[in-house]
Amino acid sequence: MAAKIVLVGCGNMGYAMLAGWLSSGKLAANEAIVVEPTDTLRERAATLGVTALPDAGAIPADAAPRLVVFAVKPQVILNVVPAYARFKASATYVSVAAGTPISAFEGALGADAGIIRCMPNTPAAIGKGMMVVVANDNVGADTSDFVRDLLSASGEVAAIGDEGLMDAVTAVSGSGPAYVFHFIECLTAAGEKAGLPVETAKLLAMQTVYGAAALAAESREEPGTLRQQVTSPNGTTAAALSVLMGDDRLKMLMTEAVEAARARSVELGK
Ligand SMILES: NC(=O)C1=CN([C@@H]2O[C@H](COP(=O)(O)OP(=O)(O)OC[C@H]3O[C@@H](n4cnc5c(N)ncnc54)[C@H](O)[C@@H]3O)[C@@H](O)[C@H]2O)C=CC1
Ligand SMILES: O=C(O)[C@@H]1CCC=N1
Repeated sequence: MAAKIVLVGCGNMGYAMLAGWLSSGKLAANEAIVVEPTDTLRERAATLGVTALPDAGAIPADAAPRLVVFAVKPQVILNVVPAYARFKASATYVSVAAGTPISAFEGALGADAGIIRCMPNTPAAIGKGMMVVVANDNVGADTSDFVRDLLSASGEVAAIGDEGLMDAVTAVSGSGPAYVFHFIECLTAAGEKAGLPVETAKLLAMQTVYGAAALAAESREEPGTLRQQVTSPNGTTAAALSVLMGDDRLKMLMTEAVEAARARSVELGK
């Protein structure tokens, strides 16, 4: 059985990417093999029509995948990788693990293995992700183009030359959706406190974040200009922004949060 892709780990991130690839049509279900030891998650993957197996040993000998994509936790990834070394003749290896450097994969698979480190985020599930990639020198132009095209089904793709920046990337776009979801939770709670029914507060918070993000992405104006367009002199927005922006409060908080994530990514790579 020939497979284009073996996806190792189909939890939150693996499933989000797989769902995006399949729904875009860039990958057909019969071109993917998923390896996932957790029964419920393996069954969830199988509902997408892919072959879902419990371990690497169950992959047919003639699979010859073009890519092996690791979406398992950084804490276990280097124990998982060796079982896939047998695909080195056909495959380039892609890891989405936070922290784990390319050199660690070269150590496990050999210095001649093609390795791509990718930092995705969960909006990939609906084609709105941010995927940042960095590759070692063994990855040729054809494979880079193939991976870029596949990842483009999941959203924006950016390549960086300096792997050292991946910890910062992880802290901004990899973890970033969680910051925005928490912002929605906080805006909802604040709306409820201001007297709105919770469902109304949630709708208002969600649609506001959605609309503002879309406007920022589609407009030619800078986010700061768009902010000023909402802010009438001495109006309601100015009153709120004096709370958020006074003493650079939100900026300091975001800087602290991103630095905590970046430092943790560095730690996970050790
Ligand atoms: N969740 C997110 O938003 C993002 C996660 N990542 C990275 O993605 C990776 C996975 O994270 P999540 O999906 O959040 O974790 P998760 O825990 O939801 O998924 C990991 C999956 O790997 C499976 N697994 C464990 N051992 C395995 C093995 N030997 N073979 C195959 N599968 C195995 C687990 O059963 C689990 O379903 C991590 O390395 C993380 O750093 C990167 C960007 C964003
Ligand atoms: O929290 C984590 O460690 C992973 C990496 C980026 C998003 N989730």
